[in-house]
Amino acid sequence: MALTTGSRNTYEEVPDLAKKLINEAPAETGQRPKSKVSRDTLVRTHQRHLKLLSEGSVPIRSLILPKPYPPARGSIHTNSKKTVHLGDLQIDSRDRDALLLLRTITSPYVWSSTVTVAEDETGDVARLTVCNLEDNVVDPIVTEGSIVAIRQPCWTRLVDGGYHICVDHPSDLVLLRAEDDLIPESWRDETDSDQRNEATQCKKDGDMMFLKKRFRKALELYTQGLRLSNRDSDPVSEIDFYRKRCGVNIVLLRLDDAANDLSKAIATHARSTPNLSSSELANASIVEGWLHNRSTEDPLQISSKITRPLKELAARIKFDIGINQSRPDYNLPVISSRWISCIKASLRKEFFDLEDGGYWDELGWDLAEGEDIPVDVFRVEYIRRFNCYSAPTRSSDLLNQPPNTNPELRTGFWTHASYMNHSCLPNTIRTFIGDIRFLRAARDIAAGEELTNQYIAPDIDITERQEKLKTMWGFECDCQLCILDGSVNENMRQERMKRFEELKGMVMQLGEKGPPTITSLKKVARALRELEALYSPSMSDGEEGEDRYAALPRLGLVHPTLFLTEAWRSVKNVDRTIEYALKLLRNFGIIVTTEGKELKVEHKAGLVNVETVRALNYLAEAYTSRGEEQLAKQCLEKAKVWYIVITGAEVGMEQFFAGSS
Ligand SMILES: C[S@@+](CC[C@H](N)C(=O)[O-])C[C@H]1O[C@@H](n2cnc3c(N)ncnc32)[C@H](O)[C@@H]1O
Repeated sequence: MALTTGSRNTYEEVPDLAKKLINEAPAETGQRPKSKVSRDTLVRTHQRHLKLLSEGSVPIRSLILPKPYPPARGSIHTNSKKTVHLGDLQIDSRDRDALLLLRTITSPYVWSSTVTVAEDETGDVARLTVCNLEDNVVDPIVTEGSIVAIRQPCWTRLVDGGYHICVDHPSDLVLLRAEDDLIPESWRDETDSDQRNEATQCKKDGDMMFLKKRFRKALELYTQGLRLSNRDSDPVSEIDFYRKRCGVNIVLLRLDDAANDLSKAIATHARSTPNLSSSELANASIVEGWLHNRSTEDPLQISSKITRPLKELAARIKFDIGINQSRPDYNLPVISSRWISCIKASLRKEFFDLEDGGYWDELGWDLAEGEDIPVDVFRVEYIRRFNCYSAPTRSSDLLNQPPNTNPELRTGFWTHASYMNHSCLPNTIRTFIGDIRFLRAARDIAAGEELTNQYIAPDIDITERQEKLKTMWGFECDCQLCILDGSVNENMRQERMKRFEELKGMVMQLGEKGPPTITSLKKVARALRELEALYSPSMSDGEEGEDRYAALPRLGLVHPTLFLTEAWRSVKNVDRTIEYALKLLRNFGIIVTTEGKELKVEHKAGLVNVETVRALNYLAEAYTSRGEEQLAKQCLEKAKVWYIVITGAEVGMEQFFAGSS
């Protein structure tokens, strides 16, 4: 029942290689690196990598992912109490209070992370790797000559030898501005000489950078210009810089920063305009609050009282914030018109409330009143692993292609749905149309019953099934089926798997030989009966005569039954097709019987899926050719209901069932 090879289910990607490497690492924690690489060698190697990258090769040595640790908290100016140098650092040993100041001496290359070479104040050098920075080559954040403050620094090992300073949490790296008090005296002169002293020059250079799509550099120049305009008390220039910076922040999808800049531009404009200076527009936080609320009303009369460029930016920000809302309005053109990669503050809480496998409880801290939730990359990764869903673009694609193949999968978060627990026998089914997720009842659900979902299709073998759930989500399933499969004695479990594998081999061999012969089908049917016997009441450790699988799926029987149903259908044996389609449904835990012209479907804990819809469709077809129209009609009606359950909508239903009615 697992996905066929070729389609990637990101739910099944377990990033445990890193764990393995950590465990294999020599016990060096707390020591200093034994060897030191010279400045020349480091720079030369870096330049060679830059050249190789520009030629399209990938020369980069791989990182070893570290043991998870949370980001440093608070401001570097108040919380980082100890300035350290490269020579003070140890391997894999982090001091929360330590701060390392480095100046980069090369341009970076940006691959899966940003890599550069940097020196400390004493002239010691190191390879510096910054992960998760959303950096890019055209507009790098850490350019040559940047001065950065690194929190909780330490040496970490590279896969093929050597050490580097690796920053995992972007917030553990702070790009220092030229005037920052933390910058050492010896670096200050050079930094100051690089200063532009005219706001107009900053504007010109910033605009130039903007045109070259070097947005971060433009941001830096506009910030510098803003400082100069503040110093010169020039409100017109100030408004201009806030407006320009707001524009760049929109491009960089930093909507909160954009809203902050625009509210300051509007407030500065209002304060310097006589009839607005005492209005609410002169209060930046009121304007900012209005930009963030999702109402289209305009109580501040922005549309009539401020200049056109500011008005347009306001409309743009309100629109962008509006479509990034937590409660979707299913406005597809709007949703698809833009892709927002940032986690907006209001969504952040919702995101970080999700299950993280106990990571934050173990390593995090209680947030102080008003303290922002830190973006901890390890926690984000745990949340991704425990809450992400792999989804086909449209669930109906599952039915629109040959049986037993799967469409390409993509991955996403649906935060509310993430609160659902798994059951191998779920009472709901999730389906997708694009990024809209539907949840439909797979059977009658009693009031108060917990809604469950199937995270992955259950493996036939209970041991493998539980192992997968344990490794990927950290729990053991205790659904009815897992309890039953798990209670069967070990010899029987192994015997079932052995027979299943033999049968599978037989079926695969047959498949390779072209259309099956009746003799070969009878042989498979015989082998299936033997496997079926292993699920009989006497073999399932039930009370005397009790059929413990009566209303439950018998997963080991599903594949061969499906094969025989389709094979009998292909040789146009109507009676056998009916027999095996009914068996297939039964092996999914759905008991379908007939009483005269009446079709009875008993379904308490069975699995509704693509194959059960197909089985009903085959039944309808077979009953039609036997002239049993009433039964065919009832099969088709049920199949149509389940079609909607497993695809989310009626779209494509008519085509799918065309020819069966
Ligand atoms: C997507 S979350 C589900 C919601 C989660 N229970 C919560 O309260 O936020 C996945 C996590 O829920 C827990 N979980 C899901 N299904 C479970 C089940 N059948 N039995 C026990 N724990 C389960 C596991 O800890 C798993 O990693």
